[in-house]
Amino acid sequence: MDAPAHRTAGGTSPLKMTARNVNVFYGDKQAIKDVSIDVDQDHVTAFIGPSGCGKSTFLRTLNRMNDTVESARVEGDITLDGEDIYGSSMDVVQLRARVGMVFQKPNPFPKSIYENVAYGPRIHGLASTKADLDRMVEKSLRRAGLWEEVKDRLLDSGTALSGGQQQRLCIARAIAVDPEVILMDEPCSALDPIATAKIEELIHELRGRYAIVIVTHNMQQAARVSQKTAFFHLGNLVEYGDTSEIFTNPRETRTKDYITGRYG
Ligand SMILES: Nc1ncnc2c1ncn2[C@@H]1O[C@H](COP(=O)(O)OP(=O)(O)OP(=O)(O)O)[C@@H](O)[C@H]1O
Repeated sequence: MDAPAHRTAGGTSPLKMTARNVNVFYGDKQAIKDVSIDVDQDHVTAFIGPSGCGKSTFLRTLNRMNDTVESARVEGDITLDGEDIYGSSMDVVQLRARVGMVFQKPNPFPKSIYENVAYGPRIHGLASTKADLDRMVEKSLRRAGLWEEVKDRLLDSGTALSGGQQQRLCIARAIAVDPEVILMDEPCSALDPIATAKIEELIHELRGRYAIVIVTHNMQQAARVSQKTAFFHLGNLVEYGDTSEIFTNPRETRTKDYITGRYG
């Protein structure tokens, strides 16, 4: 295989996912153009770029969420631990457990806090006893930094929590099925600054345990939470590298113009 154009040189973190020459179309319209990128195991990777540049579209190719959009068509190769995620032997339900997703707007199920987290382990048959399930729920809520706030009201509705708590509940729900990668699509855009700070802190704590990819409009957030940054523009991956380099010494004029606020 040819060396991908945007691969990070000399990385020390093992590769979790790779994308090679990925194109995405909605009908005739091409939203992603020949994107090649590696997602590192131990790093948080941020996708930045102006509105409509394809960040979310590309993120959704990583767990085949675009399969749910009728007009969407994906070309190219994407692997998880070397396995082709678009291959005929890939079980999409399993894939989405391995590559979990957290959305822009917190979307807990209209069920109890406990049930929101227990749902995944239950449908994937991960717990053999009720005590097992209880342990998984507690562990996931602890990892999502929510346990102390909800441990006395696990049977209350998840939708009754504050927006920031709901988002941490959604992260606990993703964690509960023991994912390898967590995709976050602007997870803080509906949250206030305090709730945002908590999610950012959580991302720091989760790093290393899960490969994390986050789409964000907020460049300060990308600089704070990520070690790798990918800058997209008009469906192209313009530049990908260490976050510190991208923000202090970008190679491409388009990246520089974007991070200095000249457009976007
Ligand atoms: N379901 C869809 N059907 C048709 N076109 C779509 C669909 N979803 C996205 N697009 C188009 O694909 C392009 C990329 O959109 P996408 O949402 O991936 O960009 P983005 O960078 O995440 O934008 P934003 O930051 O505004 O969320 C845009 O031109 C958008 O209009």
